[in-house]
Amino acid sequence: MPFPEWFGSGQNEAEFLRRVLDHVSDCLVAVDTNGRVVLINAPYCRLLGGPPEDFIGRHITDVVSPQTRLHHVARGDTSVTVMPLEVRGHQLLARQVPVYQDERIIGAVGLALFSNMAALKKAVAVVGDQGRAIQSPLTPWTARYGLDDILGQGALMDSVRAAIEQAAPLSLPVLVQGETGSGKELAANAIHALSPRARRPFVWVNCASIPESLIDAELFGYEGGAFTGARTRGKPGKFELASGGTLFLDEIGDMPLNLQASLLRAVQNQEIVRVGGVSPIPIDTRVVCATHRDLQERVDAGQFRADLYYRLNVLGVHMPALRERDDLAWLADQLLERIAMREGLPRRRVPPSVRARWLAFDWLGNVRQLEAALLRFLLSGEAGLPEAPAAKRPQSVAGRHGTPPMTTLQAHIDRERDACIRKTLAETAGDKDEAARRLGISRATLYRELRRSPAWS
Ligand SMILES: Nc1ncnc2c1ncn2[C@@H]1O[C@H](COP(=O)(O)OP(=O)(O)OP(=O)(O)O)[C@@H](O)[C@H]1O
Repeated sequence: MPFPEWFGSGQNEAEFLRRVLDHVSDCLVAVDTNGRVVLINAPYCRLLGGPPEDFIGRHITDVVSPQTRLHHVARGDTSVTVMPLEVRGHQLLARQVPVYQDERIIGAVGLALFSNMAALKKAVAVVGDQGRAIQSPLTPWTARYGLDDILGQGALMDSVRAAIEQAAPLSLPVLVQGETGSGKELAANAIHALSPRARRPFVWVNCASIPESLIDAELFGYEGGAFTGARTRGKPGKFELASGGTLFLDEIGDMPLNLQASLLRAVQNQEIVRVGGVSPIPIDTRVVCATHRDLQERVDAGQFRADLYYRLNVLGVHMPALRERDDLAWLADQLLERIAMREGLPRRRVPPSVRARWLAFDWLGNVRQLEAALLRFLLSGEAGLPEAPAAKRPQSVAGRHGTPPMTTLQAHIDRERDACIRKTLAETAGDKDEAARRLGISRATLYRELRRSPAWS
């Protein structure tokens, strides 16, 4: 198979072919007429748990399974073309094809069509019944949410959806930012679900929840015996598992500084080296990251590499905090319906007093906190907000000095101010702009007051 002349002069054709075979997601192995392995691709090596050097030159029955007929096919002894094969506990459907040169068989190639028989049965059912191409994902790592799961009304949420739709078809990294509970994970899922990679794996990893010493192995995998306690066959990392699909790196702002360099290399070069491994493995992994931290601030503080930040922040999606949104009442109704259905609870009419409290609340935990309050409301009929802790008993300085204590006066002023804000917010049905106007203070001051007072937390 000659390469076309226009194909980059100076390209190493053998290297190009090796990379092509490594990028084929199916397992592929080729033997000579003696049944000795002459070529094996990266996915098969991963399945077998070793580098190619461990398998090249060995007899195929030692490497794959004694059941294989590939060496017979390579001698022209059998016409078996497709057979089930168990390899290292995986049920494969193997296709075995002789390789001819000048009408003489010079070897054979084995191709694992499916590394999961359940996936095959599902695929056959779809193709057989409906006579169409397979649409269902052939991976256990799938996105759980789509764009429709992101509820929101108005211009702000429309712009969030537009940003997601714009980013989805590309293969560039995306950085999703927003406060905790604002829907960053939903956005990451939706980006994958809308992308051409939708039927390939969507693999997620929470960078903040893995001990620092294990992050490398988790992301890049490890070779057998790479460290004490490592599996003897090694393990692919999340970058490899997500190849062809999307890797969602949640809490990327918590990634330790010393690991950021290898992350940058993986994203930039699209290849990884397993811990304890010697050769790079090509990947085709799109990265979507999320963080509730201000990454620019972390860059300025020297806690996050600027080069990684610029690499990841090519496309950005900002999930607004609930207090920035103006669709809270609508959102609460939608979520109430969903939660009632999911939990099998009876619907409840929302009394105006409860709705006013919801509208006035500061929702530091955003939609997650709102969902929790709505669930409590469905169960009890109460607003489901945390009770204001009892005002701290002022220290009895008066008792000692016989003068009116300042703390008591301050506590009194605070209580009066809270009552006034509460009343005004109730009157304006939670409209903070209007409340700030009536109180004669700026919106920012109102928010500061709401944050300061335990009555609103
Ligand atoms: N716009 C939305 N519509 C419907 N549900 C939402 C929306 N935003 C968030 N939620 C719900 O709120 C909860 C928290 O969302 P999610 O996990 O995506 O937030 P997050 O920003 O990733 O939070 P964290 O930073 O804490 O990981 C989930 O139950 C999610 O379904």
